[in-house]
Amino acid sequence: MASKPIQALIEQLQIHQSLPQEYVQPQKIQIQAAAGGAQIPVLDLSEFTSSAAAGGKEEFLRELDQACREWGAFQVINHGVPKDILQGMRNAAKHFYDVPVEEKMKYFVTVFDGRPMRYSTSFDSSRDVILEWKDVLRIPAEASALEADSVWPAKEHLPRDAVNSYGGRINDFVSVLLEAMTESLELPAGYLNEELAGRERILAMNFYPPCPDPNQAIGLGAHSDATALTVIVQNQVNGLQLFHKDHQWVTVKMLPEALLVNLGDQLQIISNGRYHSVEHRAVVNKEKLRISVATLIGPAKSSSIAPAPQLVDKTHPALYKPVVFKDYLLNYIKLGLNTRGALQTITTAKTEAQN
Ligand SMILES: O=C(O)CCC(=O)C(=O)O
Ligand SMILES: [Fe+2]
Repeated sequence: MASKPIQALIEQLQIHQSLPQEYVQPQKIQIQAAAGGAQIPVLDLSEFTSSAAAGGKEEFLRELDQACREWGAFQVINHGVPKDILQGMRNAAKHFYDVPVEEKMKYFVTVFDGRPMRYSTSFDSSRDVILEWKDVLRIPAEASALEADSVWPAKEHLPRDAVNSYGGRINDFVSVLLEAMTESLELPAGYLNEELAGRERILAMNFYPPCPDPNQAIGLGAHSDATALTVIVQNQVNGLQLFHKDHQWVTVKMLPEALLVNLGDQLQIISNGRYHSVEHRAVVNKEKLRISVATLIGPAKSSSIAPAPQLVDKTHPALYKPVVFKDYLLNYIKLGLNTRGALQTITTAKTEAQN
């Protein structure tokens, strides 16, 4: 149980030399034991979008397909989101972090009750027995001037234009990417964008302050995202690790202006397991504040999600039962991190027999 942000804790500790006991992870999770060499695929989106790139489009789709099958994640360059908009978002997140903790306490919540704005710590600090070394601000990814007053922090605490510009451009990027994935899955044009019509878009600004003992604490425990896909930018400090079946935990070396894309559970369901959601976690370090900004993109809450009929046949039976996204989310939150429990609750008897 945590009653305050880590930021408040480290200010109180002043000389924070030892890690408080409630942040010490069990040894078995081997926090820093990440494989060195492997690197996740880097895709050049201009090969898909530019008509000048003759032959590039087929190659792009092949690489995209491979990345989604093998890793469930990739970095994208030439993604069309201008550098100053990326930097504006990074600055906006840092701006919020730099607001004195006492001023931010009015936003701080410990319960997980579905409210649109959540400034909190750990995953579910009302239940977590071992806490994560992380504070997070979660808000809707875009908001009109009218809405913003009730679902975003005050203007002086979070620069609104920067967040809205970023939210809009990432949404455009996602539309293009979903169209590319629709092609790589050989689905009818527009399929994934229609499945994600009226999509839920949450911006999670994750703050991982320097940690006195990064070998014993974790920033964010292993999980796959419940949503369809997640787009991440960070402040030049690495810490995200992805799980790959051959290489185990791989630390992502983020290219400075790239966008990182993680596939979430809903794409695993829609693609009937052709693509898979990626298990990932965030480690911390002793020297530097790490900020990551994740845009979590899911179907509309009321959408029913199921394997695309075009990807189901005799040799590929449906691996998942249809599920309303809202119900999936509730179950995911109930089960907590470090499980693949939510996906398991909707697997069909066929999947279980295969495993
Ligand atoms: O900090 C990161 O890079 C990962 C964030 C993340 O996985 C999430 O917000 O779901
Ligand atoms: Fe995540």
